[in-house]
Parts: sequence; C-alpha cells; structure tokens
Amino acid sequence: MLDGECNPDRPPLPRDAGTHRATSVDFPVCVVLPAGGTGERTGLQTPKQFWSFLERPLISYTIDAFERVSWIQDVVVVVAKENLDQMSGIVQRFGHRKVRVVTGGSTRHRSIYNGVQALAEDRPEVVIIHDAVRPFVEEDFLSKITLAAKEHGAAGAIRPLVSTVIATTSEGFLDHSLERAKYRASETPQGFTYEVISQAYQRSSESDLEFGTECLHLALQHCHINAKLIPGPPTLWKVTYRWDLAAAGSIIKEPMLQSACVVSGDSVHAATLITALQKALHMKLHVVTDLSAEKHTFLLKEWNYIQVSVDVCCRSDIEALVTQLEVEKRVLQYPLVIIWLCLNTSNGKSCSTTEGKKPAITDLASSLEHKKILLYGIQLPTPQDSDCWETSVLKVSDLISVLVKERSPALVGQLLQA
Ligand SMILES: Nc1ccn([C@@H]2O[C@H](COP(=O)(O)OP(=O)(O)OP(=O)(O)O)[C@@H](O)[C@H]2O)c(=O)n1
Ligand SMILES: O=C(CO)[C@H](O)[C@H](O)COP(=O)(O)O
Repeated sequence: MLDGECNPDRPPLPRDAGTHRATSVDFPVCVVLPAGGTGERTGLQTPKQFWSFLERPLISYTIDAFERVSWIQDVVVVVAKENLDQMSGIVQRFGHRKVRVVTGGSTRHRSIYNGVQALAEDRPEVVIIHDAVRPFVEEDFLSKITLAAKEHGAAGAIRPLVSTVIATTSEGFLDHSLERAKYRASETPQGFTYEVISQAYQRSSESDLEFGTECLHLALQHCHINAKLIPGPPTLWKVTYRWDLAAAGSIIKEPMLQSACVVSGDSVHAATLITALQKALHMKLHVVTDLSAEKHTFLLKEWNYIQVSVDVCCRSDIEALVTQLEVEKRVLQYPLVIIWLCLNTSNGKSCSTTEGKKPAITDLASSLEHKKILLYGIQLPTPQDSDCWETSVLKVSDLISVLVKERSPALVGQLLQA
C-alpha cells in the first residue's frame, strides 16, 4: 500500500506534523483541466472554454498559466469527443508544449476521472485539478495548493460567500439560513496526491460521478482525507454566465493597455516627441533606439510597439521590427499593435510618401494583417515646424490610447493626422 493510499478498513494515520514539510515543489506535479462542458449557462453556441479573446480561446490562456510554471510537468486537457480536433488545433496553433488531450465524460466528475486515469502510467506525486474556465491562476497560489496537497493528501481553494446560503422547504419557503461566517465557496485549483484522488474516484458510486460537483468531498468520503482549505484571490472565479465572459475579456486585455515599446531611432526630433508623450500618455513606455540589441529582447513580449520615423520613407523600419517579432514567434498568435509615428519636417520628404494613390502605410498594413499585426499611422509636424506642438502631442497621445485600447480593424493602414 503506497504512502497516503486509502484503506477503508483503516483510515490513513493522522499526518504527523513532524514529517518533512516540503517548502518548495521538488516533486512531480501534473494538472487535469476539465474542459468537457457545453457552457449552457452562457446561452451561447460556443462552449465558453473555446470563447475567444483577441482571437485566442479562453482555454489557451488557462493552459498558458500552467505552462509558465516550471515545476508542472504535464497538463491533461479533458474535452468532449466532438471538440477533440478543435482542441488539438489550439494546442498546435498556440504552441502549447505540455498538453495532452483526452476525451471527457457526461459530467464534470467523469471528465476529471478520465483525466486522472490518463496519468496512471506515469503517476505524479500531486495532481492539480482546475476548471479550464478559470484562466487567472498564479504560480504562487498553485504552489500553496500543491504543497498543502502533498502534506495533507488534499487541498482546495476557497473564497468568502458573497450571498447568504439558505435552505428551502419542499413548498419553496425559507426553512432556515446558514451562518455565512461558517461557510466558504469551494473554488479551484484543488490538489491531491495521486493516490488519494485515484482511490477516491475508484471508490465513487455512479451517483457520485453523475451528480457530485466536489472532488474534496470524494476524498473525504472515500479516503477519510480532510482537505486543507486555502483562501484564494478573487481572480479565481469561474466563468459561468455571459457577463463573466465580458469580465474575463476585460481582465485579459488590461495588461495590453499598460505599456508599449518605443523604437525611436537616433533623431533629436523623435527624442523630443517621446519625452512629451511620456508625460501625456497613461502608459509605461520602454524606449530603445532599436530592438536589435540582445538586452532588449524582453521588450519583444510587448503587446504594443511605437515606431518613430522622421522624414525619410521608413518602410524598412517597420519591416525590421516585424522580422524581430517573427523571430520571437510573437506573430500569428494574437493581434499586436504597431503605431507608426511619422514626424515631418517642413523641408523633409514625407514618411507617408504615396506609392501610387495610397499612402505607403496602406499596402504595408495589408501585408501584415494575416500575421495578426495591426499597423496604424499617425503623422505630425516636428516641434520646430509647428506652432501648436503641445496640441499635436496631446492629439497623438489620445490617438495612441484609442488605437491600443480598441485595436480597431477599421483604422488599420490609415495615416491619421495630429
Ligand atoms: N461533462 C463535463 C462538464 C463540465 N466540465 C468542465 O468543468 C468545468 C466547470 O464546469 P461548469 O462551469 O459547470 O461548465 P459547464 O458544464 O460547461 O457549464 P454549464 O453548466 O453552464 O453547461 C468547466 O471547465 C467544464 O468545461 C467537464 O470537463 N465535463
Ligand atoms: O467550485 C467547484 C469546486 O469543486 C467546481 O468548479 C464547481 O462545483 C463546479 O460546479 P458546476 O459544474 O455546477 O459549475
């Protein structure tokens, strides 16, 4: 009998607090992501786990949250049979490298059980079970759940109740209300030693698998394991209704609006403009002369890029930036924004030299759209050539904020005037 394995004739010995308590995750950990549901409560045809934000399905964001954690080995994604091909396509398109896809069941428990069984041949020490529709999970909390599961056999995330729980009579009247302070909402991630969760499911009845919703209860009922409960952050909430999708989309987009990488070149005019924009914009600007230097590669994780050009026709500037983004495999995954700031001196040749009837940016933008790069242009005079420089800077700042936030396809390839 393996350590921690359940023996219904003899409940596991109380865990000796003196045993070695791991302080870091130095043992094998795998994840089971139940994603086999239909999302009926959203009222949408598309199951919510496949609902896209910036052309990327919700489940891909969740998987990404686990793939970023170095001590997690495998992520078993459990999807309905009819979604197997779609899920395999998502794994390939977004380069998910830790993922295995298995077929789900008619209920959440049956899906999770299938995922747990998929790990039987190469058993991890701990299995994390996490709803695929909870994309905002952080490594620190995963570590707490995992370490607690290893120490106690089971662990689960909890949140305070936001409504009082009441019991009703069969006629639909209030029978009694529960003392809210004594209860918590059970969330995920949850963690279990492999032995506990596999035994709990092996001992579950058909009724458990058909009607239950709580893995922690199965561990208690079938393995006499009282899960350690750990308060989690509000972002652990489960996307359930349509308005949850709107909230998730807003949280996903939020980091994209906060910063930009500015490629300035070595122009004095550009430096003057950038200094003014750093005061006007409510965004963090990472300014570099060019992105070729090794130390700047972290900036290629940015969602927004501002290329500043002065006078000369600078298509090559944009093409050089796109090449670097392609090397980093940033393109083809989600829309990145490049804003081409064209500063024109009175005696200079305009950056927006038209090629035929359309500004140069229009053709370039069309060639980038299939790469999921949204190219926008803003043209403005240099400080010396403008008696309304401050007004121009404020206009540029407003345009940048809107273009970054809205990522509107309608303005792609347009050369806006500031
Ligand atoms: N047969 C099922 C049912 C649900 N789930 C997954 O369990 C998680 C939590 O379940 P829930 O929020 O209830 O999802 P759905 O069942 O899809 O939602 P609904 O009840 O609104 O249909 C989701 O990631 C869902 O995909 C699953 O893997 N297999
Ligand atoms: O909170 C949970 C912890 O186990 C589950 O996510 C929840 O019970 C799933 O229920 P439903 O499928 O009805 O949304």
